Amino acid sequence: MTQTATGKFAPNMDQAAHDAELVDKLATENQALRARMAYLLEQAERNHSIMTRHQAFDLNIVSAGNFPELVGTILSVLPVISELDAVTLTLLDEGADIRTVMLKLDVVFADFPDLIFVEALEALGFELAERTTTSPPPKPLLGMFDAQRHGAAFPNAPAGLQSVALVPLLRNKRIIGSLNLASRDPTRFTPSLGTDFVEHMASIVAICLENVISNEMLKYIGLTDSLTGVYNRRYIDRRLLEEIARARRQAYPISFMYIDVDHFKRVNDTVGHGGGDEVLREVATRIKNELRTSDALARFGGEEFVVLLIDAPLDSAAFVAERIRAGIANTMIALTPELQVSVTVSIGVAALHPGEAEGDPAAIARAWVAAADLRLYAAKEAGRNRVVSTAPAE
Ligand SMILES: Nc1nc2c(ncn2[C@@H]2O[C@H](COP(=O)(O)OP(=O)(O)OP(=O)(O)O)[C@@H](O)[C@H]2O)c(=O)[nH]1
Repeated sequence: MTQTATGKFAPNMDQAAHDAELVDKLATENQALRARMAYLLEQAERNHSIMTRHQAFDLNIVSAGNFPELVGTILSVLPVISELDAVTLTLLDEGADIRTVMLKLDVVFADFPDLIFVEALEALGFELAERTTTSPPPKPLLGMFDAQRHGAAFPNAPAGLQSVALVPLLRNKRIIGSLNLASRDPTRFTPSLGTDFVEHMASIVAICLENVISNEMLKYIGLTDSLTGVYNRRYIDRRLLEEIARARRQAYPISFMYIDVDHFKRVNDTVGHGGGDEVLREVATRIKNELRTSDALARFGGEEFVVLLIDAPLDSAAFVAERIRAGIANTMIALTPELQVSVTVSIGVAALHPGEAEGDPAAIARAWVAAADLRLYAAKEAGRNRVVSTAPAE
């Protein structure tokens, strides 16, 4: 403001312009701050929503009861909640133990095309050169997607992947696999990006995987015979009841075989207990060769095996039994190139046809198994190395 001739103060035009400019500037700044605030709010809301979804995911995988449930959740839920275009899981499985056990527990790997197994640590692609026991664990690998380098981690990669993160799955500094994330957004995973979030996610996935795999291994050990790898009596006892109920519902026949190695005491006496064990393993393999995947083979202890045949009437089961008998009797078992033993088996077969499975399943199972046992006894009595599929009085 400046003083006029009348002594009054009038606004100085320069000052007015300056003030107007300041107001404009402040208004623009204000607008920018509001926009920034709205953006930050939106980001905070988005992060909160991602965090909530991830917490739900964590709870989901922590409560997964078995291997298929866990892997299924990781592979189907993670891409959605993390807005990723591909998620795969690679597991280190030296000696194929995990695969063997899971197959035994009826896991269908075809259901999980994005579950990959590798036999060696190097196949995971992390920087492992010159590692010692005190080396820090490898860091996640983030960067541009390269079909040649990352093809193994993304066997079914959708078109247009641009960036990837291969995150090691670690348990007590041991690498058990890798969680592989990919996006069509080239800025999603860049080498300069912080990795805390993906590492945290991978650590939860790793704990869950280790727990579930250990549980499945225990389940497997509890249901299988350690000498031959076939099922044990506990498994068959449970399965018999399930199959009796299913056969009744679906009205199909099921059959049961009792298989006993003849004069096995003599085999042990001739080739020693270790040789006898080897014979039992080979007998189990030959029986298995004659069965369908839906059938179940178990060792009942000693030199006794049983087979549960699904959807098999008596005559078909007797036919399979005859093939098993011949497969064992006709080819000697080579324990070493110099030592071969001739082994035979006796088999009793009994069937349960639709209409015969009424009543208490446990009582039916007992009577059915006893019928097969009686026929086995008849086969032994009749001279061994034979199949009996009818009761002596029938
Ligand atoms: N090597 C080995 N032998 C076993 C095992 N379990 C039981 N046996 C032996 O299997 C033999 C079974 O003998 P027996 O029940 O008398 O029957 P068998 O000599 O097969 O005679 P039949 O059944 O009448 O033909 C015994 O010598 C047991 O010691 C095992 O896990 N490994």
